[in-house]
Amino acid sequence: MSVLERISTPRDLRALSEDELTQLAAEIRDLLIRTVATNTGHLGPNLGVVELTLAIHRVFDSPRDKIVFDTGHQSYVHKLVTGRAGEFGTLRREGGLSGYPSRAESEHDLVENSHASTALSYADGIAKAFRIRGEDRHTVAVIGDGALTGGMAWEALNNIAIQHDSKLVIVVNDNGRSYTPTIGGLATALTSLRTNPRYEHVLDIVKRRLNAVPGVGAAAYDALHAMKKGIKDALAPQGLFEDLGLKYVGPVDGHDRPAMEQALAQAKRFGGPVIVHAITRKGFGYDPAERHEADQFHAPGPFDVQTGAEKPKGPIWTDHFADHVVAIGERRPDVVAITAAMMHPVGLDKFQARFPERTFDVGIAEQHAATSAAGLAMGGLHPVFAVYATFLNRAFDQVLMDVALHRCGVTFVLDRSGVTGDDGASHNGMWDMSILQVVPGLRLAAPRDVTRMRELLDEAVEVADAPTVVRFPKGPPPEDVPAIGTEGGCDVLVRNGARDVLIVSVGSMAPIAVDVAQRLVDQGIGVTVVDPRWVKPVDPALVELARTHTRVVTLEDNGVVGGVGAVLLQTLAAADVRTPVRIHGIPQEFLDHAKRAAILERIGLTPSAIALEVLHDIARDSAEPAPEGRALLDVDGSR
Ligand SMILES: Cc1ncc(C[n+]2csc(CCOP(=O)(O)OP(=O)(O)O)c2C)c(N)n1
Ligand SMILES: CC(=O)[C@@H](O)[C@H](O)COP(=O)(O)O
Ligand SMILES: [Mg+2]
Repeated sequence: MSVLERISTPRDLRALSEDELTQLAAEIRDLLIRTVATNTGHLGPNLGVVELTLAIHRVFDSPRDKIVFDTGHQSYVHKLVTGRAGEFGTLRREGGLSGYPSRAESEHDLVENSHASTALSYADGIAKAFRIRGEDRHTVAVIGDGALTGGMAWEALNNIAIQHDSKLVIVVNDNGRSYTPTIGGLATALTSLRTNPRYEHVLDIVKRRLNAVPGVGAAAYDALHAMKKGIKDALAPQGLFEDLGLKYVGPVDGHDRPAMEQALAQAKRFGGPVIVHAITRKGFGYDPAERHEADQFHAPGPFDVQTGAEKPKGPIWTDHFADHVVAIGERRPDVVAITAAMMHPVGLDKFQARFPERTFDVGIAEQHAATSAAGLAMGGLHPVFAVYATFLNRAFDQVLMDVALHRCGVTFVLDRSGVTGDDGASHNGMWDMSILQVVPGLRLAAPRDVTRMRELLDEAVEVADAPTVVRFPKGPPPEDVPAIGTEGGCDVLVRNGARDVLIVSVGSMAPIAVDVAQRLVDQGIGVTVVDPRWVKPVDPALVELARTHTRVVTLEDNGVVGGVGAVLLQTLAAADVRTPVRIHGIPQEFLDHAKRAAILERIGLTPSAIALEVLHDIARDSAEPAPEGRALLDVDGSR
């Protein structure tokens, strides 16, 4: 039996010998590598926190003590030692373990949100609650150096610093990277704490002198080395954390589990808020990850365990954006690019290579990115802020009051819009076409294919007096979906028969819309399919086009509440157009992790489900007996 198989709760860790703990760490690394190689997931971050997580669970008493993981992508080790090792093979599989903490999975899990920089705020609140309730319980927050570049983390630290009796231990997991090396003054400050030359110099002097003392010298040096933090405190510049009034312990070698346990135990005894600064390496213990230049296997696709070679994959939407934004940059010297710590994932790496002085990585700081973009526009440039759709949520006020209010020409490129799937509820880009609807002057485009993406990006960067948004989904784009004409201010994709049904297809829904149209035409129903391209504002010509049809069906890879369909319905009503509208989109709920295709199937965003719905509506309105689903269309779409 492996050591890991003997661990069903964290308390089992306390009975292990040093050798067993070393063996356990090796077993965990092996399991992480083999599982992520097939299931995908965050290998680099989790390899970096094996010893750190074991130390936390040996010093603290989860679930009585609460452990919060910032972003949550580095919680696999936590899952393995909290009773889920046996089902770890289901990682990121539908119905299996989530790639992030999950309250449904375990009482040891608390925060499911994968948006970074939130852990310290949760922890501040939990620690205050324990104090007010008179409960002698600790709260531990694990936050990466990248997540520390998010403004919310500093809002929390500002408050935590004055909560002198909050039993709160903040473990800064400092591996020097987000995907790429962490940027900014904070990274510099952390590095100075990590590598203070005065501290190293003094330690060398002490080591030489002590080792010169026969017998006792070496032992004394070892004792001193184990207390190296003390020297550090004495010599290190007043660290930024201590300047805030926070107790600081470290830096500690995050892969030296005994040293981590000693530092955590010291922090626990303190009884107030304290920072434990752990120095780790992303991908530690797996050479292909440690050597992986781009992001140290932050979130690799499937890969070969022996070589680390990732299975080749075809181009995704992002790759096409990456090429086209460079072309825009070539012809538009005023265009600059911004990323929030995701240069490669959002496709700005080529732009950065070509125009390094016009590319800005602001850290995990989407709010700053948006308002800084407004500043760049005020300064006469045209910024393109490329960001995952879900992460723009946190910069809504900045888009509204800093960009749109001042009519700044900023282009937001929202990658991973719509259902993303694998990364769970907080990663789906399902809110942008709802929340951005309320931003006065903002123009929103949803390209249906790569050709339209290029065209719409070109149009977007021409707009100098309002924010523009171009959004596209995760994964490979469809083949181009050509237009057969224009009508209602839209591209016409299908025009067949009478004007029974107008399908308004938004962005990536085009292939589905065309398939739905064919199924309806097969049933003798006349269909027009249009793609508005710019979905905000609604073109008045589209309103008139709707007026000439018997019914309207809208399809969008966005929440149905407040989305494109809802706004079209509202616009038709305001124009006294009484054509009934059926809105198809993502139900306004948090979607459990699964593959995108499986989720689209489950929520009915498939050609057969949509076609059936239309047939039902037609039958209902014509008072004919509702068609039996399978009689007309089998669920799989066969007739
Ligand atoms: C608000 C937000 N923006 C971007 C991301 C994407 N993201 C996921 S992990 C990560 C890097 C996190 O770096 P760090 O906190 O240092 O953790 P590490 O991966 O190094 O362990 C980023 C940018 C996110 N999860 N949340
Ligand atoms: C944790 C996080 O926010 C990202 O690393 C996320 O995993 C994005 O995944 P994709 O880049 O595969 O969409
Ligand atoms: Mg990091």
